[in-house]
Amino acid sequence: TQSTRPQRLLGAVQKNATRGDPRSVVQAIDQFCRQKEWAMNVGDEKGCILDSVVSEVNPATVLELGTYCGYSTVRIASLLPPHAKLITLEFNPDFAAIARQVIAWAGLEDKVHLIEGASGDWIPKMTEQFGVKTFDLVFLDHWKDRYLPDTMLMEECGLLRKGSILLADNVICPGTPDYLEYVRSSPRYESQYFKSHLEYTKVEDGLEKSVFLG
Ligand SMILES: Nc1ncnc2c1ncn2CCCCCNC(=O)c1cc(-c2ccc(F)cc2)cc(O)c1O
Ligand SMILES: [Mg+2]
Repeated sequence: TQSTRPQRLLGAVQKNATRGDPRSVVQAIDQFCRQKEWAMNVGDEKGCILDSVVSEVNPATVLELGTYCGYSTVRIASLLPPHAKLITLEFNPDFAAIARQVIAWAGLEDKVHLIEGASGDWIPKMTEQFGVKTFDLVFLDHWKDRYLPDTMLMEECGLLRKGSILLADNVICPGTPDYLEYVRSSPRYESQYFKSHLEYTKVEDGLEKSVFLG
């Protein structure tokens, strides 16, 4: 039977990356996506911006919406301080199964909680299920039409505190116009656009970093 693209991506990690070495896992995925098959990882150019925001925030609690194969999960988790927690939500069980193995290959399973399910269902359960009061950093990389409703839901559930950072992928391509309008016009957010390119292409894309002002 035919393999899927995520399965082929995992194969490239297992073939070319060193167990327990997150940088080599990131490198193996980027090489696979440049040389063999495009895949919707945040990629290395936007990934460096993600790394700098994670390092600056030095978060104790991180929520990632949309795990896919775990590329950004590995980038974030490899930069977290000890005892920090990254919760990542993936809707697609096939993607989740691959991501678990990519995260394990990087040796980061102890820092990551991968949950299979829809963001709209799980955001209201974060506190009761995981004892998380607020998130220091949220990385939005799931359905582009869920960025705004899920941000409003996180506000309603009290999951954001003064200074919480939202970092959103793909605000240009595929684009998240309603989310951008909201975080750029709301007095409750201070937003900044980081211009970049769609992963592995020359097409414009970027990350929007928004600080929740409380
Ligand atoms: N926990 C949850 N709750 C709700 N939905 C959930 C979820 N977990 C997952 N999903 C479902 C997300 C499915 C993947 C989302 N990402 C994308 O759709 C995406 C697409 C492109 C792209 C750009 C240009 C093209 F020509 C083609 C594709 C690039 C990207 O960087 C993308 O992140
Ligand atoms: Mg993305």
